[in-house]
Amino acid sequence: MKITVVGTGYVGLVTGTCFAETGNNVTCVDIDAGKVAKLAAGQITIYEPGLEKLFERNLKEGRLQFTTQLKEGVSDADVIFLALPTPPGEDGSADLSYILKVADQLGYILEDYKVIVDKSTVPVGTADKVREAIARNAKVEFDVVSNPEFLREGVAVEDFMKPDRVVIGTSSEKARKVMGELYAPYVRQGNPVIFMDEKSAELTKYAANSFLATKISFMNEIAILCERLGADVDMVRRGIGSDDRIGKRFLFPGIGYGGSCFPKDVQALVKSSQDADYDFRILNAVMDVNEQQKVFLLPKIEAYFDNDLKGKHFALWGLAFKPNTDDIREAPALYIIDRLLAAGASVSAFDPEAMSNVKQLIGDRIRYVDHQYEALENADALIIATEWSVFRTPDFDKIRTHLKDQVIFDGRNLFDVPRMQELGFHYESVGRQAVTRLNSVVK
Ligand SMILES: NC(=O)c1ccc[n+]([C@@H]2O[C@H](COP(=O)([O-])OP(=O)(O)OC[C@H]3O[C@@H](n4cnc5c(N)ncnc54)[C@H](O)[C@@H]3O)[C@@H](O)[C@H]2O)c1
Ligand SMILES: O=c1ccn([C@@H]2O[C@H](COP(=O)(O)OP(=O)(O)O[C@H]3O[C@H](CO)[C@@H](O)[C@H](O)[C@H]3O)[C@@H](O)[C@H]2O)c(=O)[nH]1
Repeated sequence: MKITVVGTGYVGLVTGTCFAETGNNVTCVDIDAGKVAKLAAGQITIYEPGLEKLFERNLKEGRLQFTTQLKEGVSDADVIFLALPTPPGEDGSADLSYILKVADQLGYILEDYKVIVDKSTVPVGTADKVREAIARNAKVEFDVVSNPEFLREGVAVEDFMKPDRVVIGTSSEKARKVMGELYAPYVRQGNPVIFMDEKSAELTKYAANSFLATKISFMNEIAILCERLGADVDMVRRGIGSDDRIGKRFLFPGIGYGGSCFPKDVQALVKSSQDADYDFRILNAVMDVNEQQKVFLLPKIEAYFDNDLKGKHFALWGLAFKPNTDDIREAPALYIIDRLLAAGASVSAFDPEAMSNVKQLIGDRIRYVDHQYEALENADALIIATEWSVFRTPDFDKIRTHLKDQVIFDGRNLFDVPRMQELGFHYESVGRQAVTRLNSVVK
């Protein structure tokens, strides 16, 4: 099939590359001329494990093209995917201006029947708005379909190639047939294409992200309770997760959910609810808990240093909002940095992929180092904000020799508490009992 993907950011690039991988002819359109030039020259613009190989192969074999010209890009397409940004507007609702602008342009451009697909995360009713915007100027027949994307950054290729499910919202038989054929190669046995109406498909995406965010905030509150009552959240997590009705995944407490999706999508669903005259109480609590959780380690750090962080120096491992990505949107590490700097402390940070993005955002307010152990030099404590696998099995002797004081605040529960006790670290994590250094003065 001939496919056009409009918007070649995270979702657009993964979508385009994966559709090319199953033999489709894909044209990616983006208004960012610099990005298009890089991609056309074979330079990938995002860090996503496994994507580069597919991207290079499909580019070389001529199944992937890039352009800044919408008209040229869509002319012979059967299906046009809109993978455009939907950032939060001032009131928290999803900003649809990128999508509606392109929809308006499509109305002038279309010369024959096309299926136009909302791939972006958009509020209920957007397919109707896109249809209206195109129809204002269109002289040909077209269909608008809602096909939300569920990929996770870091495992995006796997999520796209072997999706748990594909959701397709359409009331058109013709579009349904086209979309069913397109996705046939991706759907594993038992992992279905679920056809529904457009509005249900749009709401499915927000409901999925909001439900997962709810699981995380719930576990973060259980973790708080564990600390207060003397229980261990790792045990509680295993205890409840082995019940199939609850499930093992997305039960890991930590320093809050971040990234480009959960924060904005939970907020947008709350706003949609308000617009529908409904107060979505659970989601308001989910957001409140997450705000508090992003800086969960701060009171522990302050208490350890007698509420005086002035002149203290911290090593920070992890800047990305989660491992295997260079994405720092809504990364908890950024909130921790802000609070430490505001209290007069300084920070040396290491992240395997996200340092240049942080540098672009906050410049030299912190020091960036080339190796995880270099960050520890002269540091009063180590803070862990992202669970990159290189941080999971560190050389504890090196930590001991480089750190000024043997203190670790772990926002991702990477280490075994009894082991840290044996090693003599002052170790604090999330929802487990703190280990106070054996020979330390009780503070
Ligand atoms: N990032 C994710 O993991 C993820 C996963 C699922 C769904 N989503 C949703 O998908 C959508 C896109 O997210 P993203 O992370 O890929 O965004 P992004 O910001 O990475 O990419 C958007 C791209 O659109 C381009 N663009 C903007 N206006 C354009 C125009 N008029 N014509 C052509 N290109 C234009 C931008 O230059 C950019 O390259 C959002 O609605 C998001 O919520 C994101
Ligand atoms: O048990 C868990 C699982 C995740 N997280 C945090 O939750 C956030 C989101 O993680 P994840 O879902 O893995 O990353 P995203 O790439 O943002 O993917 C989410 O958002 C995408 C965009 O909408 C959807 O497509 C995906 O299905 C959905 O998982 C991160 O900050 C994680 O650290 C936890 O704190 N505990």
